[in-house]
This record gives sequence, C-alpha cells and structure tokens, in this order.
Amino acid sequence: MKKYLFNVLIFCVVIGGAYLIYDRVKSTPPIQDTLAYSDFISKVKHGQVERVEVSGQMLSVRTSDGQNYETFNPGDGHLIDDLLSAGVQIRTVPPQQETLLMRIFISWFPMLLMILVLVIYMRRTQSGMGGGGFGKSKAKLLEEDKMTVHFSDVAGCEEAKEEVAELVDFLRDPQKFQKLGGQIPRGILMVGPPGTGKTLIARAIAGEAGVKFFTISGSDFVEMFVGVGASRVRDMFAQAKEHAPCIIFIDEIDAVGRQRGGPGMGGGNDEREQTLNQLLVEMDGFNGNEGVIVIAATNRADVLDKALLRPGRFDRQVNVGLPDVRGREQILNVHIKKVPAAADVELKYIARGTPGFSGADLANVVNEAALFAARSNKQEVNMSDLEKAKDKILMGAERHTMVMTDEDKLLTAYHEAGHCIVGQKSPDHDAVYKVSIMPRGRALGITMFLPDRDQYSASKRKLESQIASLFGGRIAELMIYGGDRVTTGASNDIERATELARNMVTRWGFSEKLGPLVYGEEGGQPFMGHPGVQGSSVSSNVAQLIDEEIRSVIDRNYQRAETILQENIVILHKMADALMKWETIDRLQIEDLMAGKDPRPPVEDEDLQVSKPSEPSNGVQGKTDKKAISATTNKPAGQV
Ligand SMILES: Nc1ncnc2c1ncn2[C@@H]1O[C@H](COP(=O)(O)OP(=O)(O)OP(=O)(O)O)[C@@H](O)[C@H]1O
Ligand SMILES: [Zn+2]
Repeated sequence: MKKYLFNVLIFCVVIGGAYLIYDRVKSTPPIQDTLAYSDFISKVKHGQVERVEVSGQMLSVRTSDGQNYETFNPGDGHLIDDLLSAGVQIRTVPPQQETLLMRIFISWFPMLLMILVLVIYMRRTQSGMGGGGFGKSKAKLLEEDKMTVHFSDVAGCEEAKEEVAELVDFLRDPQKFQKLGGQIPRGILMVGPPGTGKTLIARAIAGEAGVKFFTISGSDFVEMFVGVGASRVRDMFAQAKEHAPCIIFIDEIDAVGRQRGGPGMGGGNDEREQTLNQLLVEMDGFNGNEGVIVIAATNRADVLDKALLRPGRFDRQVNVGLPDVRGREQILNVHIKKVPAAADVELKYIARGTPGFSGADLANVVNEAALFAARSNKQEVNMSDLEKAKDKILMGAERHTMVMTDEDKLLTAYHEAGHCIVGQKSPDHDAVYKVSIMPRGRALGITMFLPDRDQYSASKRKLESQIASLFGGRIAELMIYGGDRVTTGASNDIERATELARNMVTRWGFSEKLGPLVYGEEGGQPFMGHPGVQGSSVSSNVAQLIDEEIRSVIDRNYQRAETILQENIVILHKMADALMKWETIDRLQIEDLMAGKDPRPPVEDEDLQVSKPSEPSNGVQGKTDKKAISATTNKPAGQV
C-alpha cells in the first residue's frame, strides 16, 4: 500500500514537472529580439510591420521582412488607430490563462518535492533485510549455508570456548533444560580487544548448535529519529522469538550501552537512552527458556551501563584476550589450511615473532603471504612469504621506489646501527632480529627487536635499556656527523623515550622520590609548562619534582648509550658499512659484527634467517601489547 502511494507520488511529481516545462516551451513564440516600443512605433509608421498579435499588454510583432519581435504596450491609447491607419493586421489573443489545475500544481510543486525527498530519505533509512518500515530491526539473519563456522575454526581461546560450550547443548534442546529447571543465561557479554574472534565464537556457537543467528551492530540502533532505536530493539526480539532457538549477536554494544547520565551525555542522547531502556525491558521480558540467547561484544566493558550487567541480563562475561604464543600458532594453523602451504612452513617461528597480534592480524599475515606468493607466481606459500607478510604488517611495506641519496642512506645506517649496538649491549634488552635501511611505510630505516617470549610486564632495568637504545640512533648521528648535521630522524625515538620515562615516573612507581603513586591523568593536557605532567591534579611542587625525575631517567640512559657507542665505535663503522652493502642485515650477521668479526654474507632464503629459538616459556596469562615488539624506526622530518 505504502509502496503504491509512493509510486503515485513520484508519478505526479514527474508528470507535473514535465507538463510545466512543456507549457513554458509551447507558449514561448520564437523571438529574435525584443523591440523598444519607440522603434516599434517607428517601424509601424514606416510601414515595416505586417502583423501584430495583442495579448493584454503583450505585443507580438511580425515585420514585413519576416522577423518576430516582442514588445509591451506602455498604455498607448492611440496604438490601435496607428496600426489601423498603417494597414497592419491586428489579432487579439486572450492573455495566457493558467488553468486552475496548473495553478494548484505550481503552488504545491515545492511542497510535493519536499515530501518526495522526505519519503526517499525514510526509505533509505529503513531496514535493509527486514523490509518493513522505519523502526524495523536492521538485524541480519545469516543464511543457513553461511553458518558453517564451528569451534574448530576458532583457535587459541580455549577458556572462552569452554565457557560457552554449555550454550550449545542448551540451544540444541532447550526443553531438556527447561524440564530440569536449569537456569540458562540469557545474555553473554564477550569482552576483548578488536579482532580477537568474538564474532567468530558467537557464530561458532550457532554453527555447532545448528540454530539461526541474527547479527546487528550497536551503532545500527542509534538513529537520528527519536524512538526508532527502541522500536528496532522491540522488533528484533519479536523476530528472534519467532525463530527460536536462536542467537542474537549485538556487536559494539557500547554504542548503545554506555552509562546513562554519564559525562558527555547531553540531551541529544535521549534517543540512545530510550534504546538502552528498551533493550533492558526486552531482556527482562523473556525468560531464557524461550531459547533466545543474546550475545553482545565490546572491547570496553568498563563503560557499559551497570544495569546491563545485572543478573538476568548480560550477567555472564566471557573474556577473549589476545592470544599467547601457542594460541597464535594454533590460529595460524587454522588459517594456513586455507592456502597451499610449502613444506618448509614452520608456524612456530611466525607465532613467536608476532606478540600482540590478534586473530584478525594473524589471518591477515596468512592472507598477505598468499598475495606475496601469487605475485611471484609461486604455487605454494612458503616461509619467506610468511616472514615478508609479518614484517609488512609489523613495519609497513618496503618502499623500493623511494629514492635516497647514498649520503642519506649512510646517515640512516649509522642511526640504525646506533640503536642496534646500544640494544645489544644493554642488560635485559630484547635481542635484535633485523636491521634495515630499506624505507618502509614512513620509516627510513628500522631496527627490529624480538622478545624471547611474550611480554606481560617489564622490569625497570629493561625499560631503562629500552630508553638507552632509543637514544642510540641520535647519538650515533652526533658522533659521526657532529652537532649541526643531526637530523629530525630521531623525533619518534625521542618521543617514545620520553613517554617511557614519564610512565616510569608517574604511573609505574619507579621513582623513589615520588613513590608508587599515579600522578596526573592519562591523556590530559600538559600542566602549566611541565611537559612531564598530564592533567592538573598535581601541585606545582610535585610537577617540578616529576619533571626532574623524568629528566634524570632520560639523562642517565642517554649517557649510558653514549658510553656504549664510544666504546664500540669500531663496530658502529663496520655495521654501517654492512648496512650500506646489504641494506638489511640479519641476526647472524649482527652476531658476527657484535663479536668484532666481519659479518658473514646474508643467507639467501629469508626463512633460514630465523635461528631456531629456545621454546618460549608459557602459561603466563595477561595482557600484552604491540609495543612488545620494539621496532625502532627512523622517521623523516615532520612525520610521526
Ligand atoms: N581465535 C581465532 N581463531 C581463528 N581466527 C580468528 C580468531 N580470532 C580472529 N580470527 C580471524 O579474524 C577475523 C575477525 O575476527 P572477529 O570478527 O571474530 O573479531 P572480533 O573480536 O569480533 O572483532 P571486533 O571487536 O573488531 O568485532 C575472523 O573472521 C577470523 O578470520
Ligand atoms: Zn631511530
């Protein structure tokens, strides 16, 4: 019915518009020129006018030489007499009357146009899959044949899988649980960083149980029209109940589920609040026995409204963390099955070199490797493709086309060698895995460190060594080129060293004078000229002390790096030479150089460069972040 009305409306507007245009065109005679009234009268007097058509004040003139003109009668009472005496043929036409219909149409045309635009807009904001109207749910029902994800496709998050395993039994046979009066959770909240497989686990539950799977994103609820979100929620639950047993998966629930009345919640967020309320009402309204399970995902459980987490709602949390080294290997294993892999592939080493990678990152490594292999027309993906893919994702793509003069290259070589040598000579520092002066992404050169196991925390000593090695680049430049030729290449190094030192003092309690307290606010503005202090919650005395402490951490390690490089200046020159020769030097070559020997030539095939490391110790649970791989890069001026 709605559709019919809409089509009639479009038809009216189009026909009306066309008629308007046609009418204008039709009623316009072919005019060559407009004529001044005085010229017209003079033409009449000279007998040059053949015919005049009078329509109200409008005069259409045809001259004896066949030209058409238009002019207006300014109220000349003698005109007709003049024309008659000059023998001009006079015709009168009634002034053009707009028909009633036309008038109505013209006055309503803008209105119709507006209505049309509005209707089109409304139709666009309507549901994609659900058909229906404005407030219809946008939830997508995944086709049965797409529901082929199983638990075996999800790797490296055993705990999470265990926690949700019982849901599969429940969804398979809700009645069985009902009879026993068992309480089945209605809502599960999956918490974890992006790309760790939250969606994947939810789909695997549906896949294992063979039930329908509705998916919607929290941001789909938030519309500009008040009430739409709430009615979408209602509709979604109604739809789900029809298809029970089934799963509703709400991605990014924080888009609707943020704390109500919290900071940053202006009046404009009424809409979201209503949506959230409706969600709570719906979750209370069904008792889990209907066989609908709501799974929501977020990367931040802390911002969610407490009401969402109450019993009977999302009362069960499943943490899906970043995978540890074993998990990463298992995930790589899942994805490598999708491509033809060469016999030399040993995923263990790729897993070791990718701390902080999420499942999605690892899937991407395999994908990129397949692209590398395809580009070089290989039939199989081998270890060097995987290595290249990993490096690309870690450090950006190599830029073979970037032109660097030999002078620039040499400076970069000294810079990177400086990082490398200080890193190798500092206690507790991660081993250097690769040094390169091949531009990558925005970096001109890169020194890659490889932790021997996943890092969950760092010691003070290790952090200080990191600060020292960050300064190694700048110091090497200074030693070789002198104070006025140092470059901005170290800007990112300096930034990171400062950040580390600041965190050591203000967050991690490593300063004896300041004690184990947190100072300032993370991400706050620098406080009154104290670059080391963020936010304004400290007194200026303390701010002063913080600055001094940060300064002393920096100075201490800068000096340490300086001493190391002075003592090893011969190695510095040799390493820079090696970099100029090969552009990239590997771990074994670095070992040679550090031992004071000439470096061996590089191993041709990249995968052989991965020396077999000792098995990483495992079982430590917790967080790791990408910075665990400390690639020290040398970035050009102005780019951070
Ligand atoms: N544990 C895992 N095992 C296998 N593959 C994984 C795993 N985690 C992620 N992936 C891969 O990454 C892709 C993206 O994962 P998914 O969409 O499930 O992440 P997510 O946690 O829902 O992320 P987001 O929070 O960004 O929505 C998956 O399709 C899969 O290919
Ligand atoms: Zn650097």
